[in-house]
Amino acid sequence: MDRRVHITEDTLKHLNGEYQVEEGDGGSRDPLLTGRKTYLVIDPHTQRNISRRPKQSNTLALGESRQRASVRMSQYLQSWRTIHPFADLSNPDAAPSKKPIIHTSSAMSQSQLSADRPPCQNNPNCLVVDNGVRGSLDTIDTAGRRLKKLNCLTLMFNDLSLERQFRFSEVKGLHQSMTCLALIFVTMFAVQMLVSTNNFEMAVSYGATFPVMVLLLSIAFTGYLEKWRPKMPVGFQWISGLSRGVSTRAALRLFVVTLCVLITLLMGVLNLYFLPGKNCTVITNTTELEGLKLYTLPYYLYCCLLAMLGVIVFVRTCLSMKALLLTLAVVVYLALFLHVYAPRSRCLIELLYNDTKPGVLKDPQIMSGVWLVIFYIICLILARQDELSCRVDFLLERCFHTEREEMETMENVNKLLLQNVLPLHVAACFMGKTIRNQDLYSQSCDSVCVMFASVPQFKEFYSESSANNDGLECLRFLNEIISDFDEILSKPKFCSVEKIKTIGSTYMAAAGLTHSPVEDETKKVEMSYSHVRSMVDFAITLMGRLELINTHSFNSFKLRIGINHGPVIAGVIGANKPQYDIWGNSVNVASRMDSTGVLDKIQVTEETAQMVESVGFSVTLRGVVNVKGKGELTTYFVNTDQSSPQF
Ligand SMILES: Nc1ncnc2c1ncn2[C@@H]1O[C@H](COP(=O)(O)OP(=O)(O)OP(=O)(O)O)[C@@H](O)[C@H]1O
Repeated sequence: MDRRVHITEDTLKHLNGEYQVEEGDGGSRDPLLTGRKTYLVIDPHTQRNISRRPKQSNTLALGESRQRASVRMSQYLQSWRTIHPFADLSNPDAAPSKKPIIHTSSAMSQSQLSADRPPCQNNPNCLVVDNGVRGSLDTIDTAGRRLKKLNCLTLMFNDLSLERQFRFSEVKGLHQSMTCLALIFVTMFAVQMLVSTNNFEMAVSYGATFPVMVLLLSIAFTGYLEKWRPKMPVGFQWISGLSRGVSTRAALRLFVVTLCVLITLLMGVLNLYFLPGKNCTVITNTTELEGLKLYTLPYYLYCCLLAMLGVIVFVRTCLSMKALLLTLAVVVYLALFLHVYAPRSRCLIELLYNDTKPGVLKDPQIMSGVWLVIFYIICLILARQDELSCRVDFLLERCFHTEREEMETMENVNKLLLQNVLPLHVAACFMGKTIRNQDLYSQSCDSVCVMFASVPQFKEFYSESSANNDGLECLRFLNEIISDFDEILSKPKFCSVEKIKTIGSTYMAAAGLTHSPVEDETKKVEMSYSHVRSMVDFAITLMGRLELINTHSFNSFKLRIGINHGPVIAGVIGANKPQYDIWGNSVNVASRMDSTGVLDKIQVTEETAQMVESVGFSVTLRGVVNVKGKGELTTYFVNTDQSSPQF
């Protein structure tokens, strides 16, 4: 009945007296309901004035909780604004911000969250964390948890395979570190050149080390300038290969870095060796002492400090190696400044302060030791911090990489699912970036051939008994038939045929939905003929396949098929459960061709029959059929005892 909910006695029992009902008298309206008690539910909204029933308090409590839930739900829905099918898929970037999710089970602990975000007890939006942010927080959290598994002394991952991956992962930006080192090297050279008097020794030492440094620098830079590799002279291309090896092979990289650093550390102090004044303590003549140029001594210390900086400019170089090099450097430097060159320092003090004691802060010998130790400690701390941040970066990169891979897999799965539910061209439309979320998909097609193929005997075949597992076996058989029909669709010759749906045991398909509109009229006509041909061919194949199923299952099912062609509107309806469908008079008539058809025959309208004949099939006049809503129509049967015509 209009605006009333009609229920059976069984349904009433499940309502637990929640609703008031009145006699339905279904038997008087539908013979199938004769002898069955039915009820009509009384709309509770029109019953406001009706006195409440005795179970008042209980019902009220239930009602209140129900109302609270519904209010919550409507608020939630309001926050969704309009729901559009596949909005997430068609516009993945926009989806997370539009469709908030309530953050319930984040791996992030509450304390961590509150530390990262402002307090927000009164702000309802605070409960909502969009997908993108949550993904990032989870990733950071995962990386953070892994970071806790580092050895606090060596900063190595406890997980050996992870450590190996870190060691062997590609290092980018080696050229930057090399540039820093080259700058340090050049600065040391400039300082020593300005203060040194031993020009020959300097020329020899730097003359020997400069080419090595230039070579190593060019190796680091060639990798950076990889895109120019093809333009390089063939003779130089090996440098590019070596450069690639340096950034990808840990051992080679370590060798190159160690070589560079050792050269720099050595050059920081090498020319000090040529500084005269070994026996300066015995010299009493001030002019002679001044001639030794001992004031250059602190400049060598600065060079040493600079050289120590050179150790830490290299990113992603094993911390223990850096610590080893720094320790080696500081031990050698300390030995030199505090022991080997101690007499020269004393002479310098004598020269600068005569016989007076200069105090600790002005004592070049003591201060060189202090500077070296301070620099050593600072360099160690910086090296440690660099190592730590590199490892964090590595972990984050790994997590993001895994996340990206998972997202890509999910996207592909979604794509596949979508392509299973919707025709390929429609799915592509929903996944494309150009379509706006507000636009629901619809398409007018001028000439589509529609087919309804039903198995009328299935109604009698279907029964629910313990012998056939409450009807499950019947459904299994129907599923077999429909699956076989679906399989036929995958044949290339039926690429223009699209399954629309199954309605009970009726298979509905259409040809000509996939093609984009063509301007050329003759082409249009040609295409509609080819759609009719494909559809009839498909229908005949379905009949053949059912025959095959019959022989295997000892059944005698026959198809009753109706085909019609004409304009249709195709579209996707529904929001949460979208479905692709077609509508129009042509579809209605096709359905009628099936419902008024004859078993094992394909019934078509007069216009379709003409097209069917033109594409090579023969037809037989059936006669005039009274079609509900359309009046009397002349229909034809397609002769199916012929093989598919060849073109
Ligand atoms: N997209 C569709 N999917 C499935 N069936 C369809 C579709 N469009 C039309 N039909 C079927 O075509 C038949 C004819 O439709 P029409 O609108 O002419 O008549 P109707 O008055 O709705 O018919 P009925 O009384 O049989 O429901 C209907 O049985 C309807 O189920």
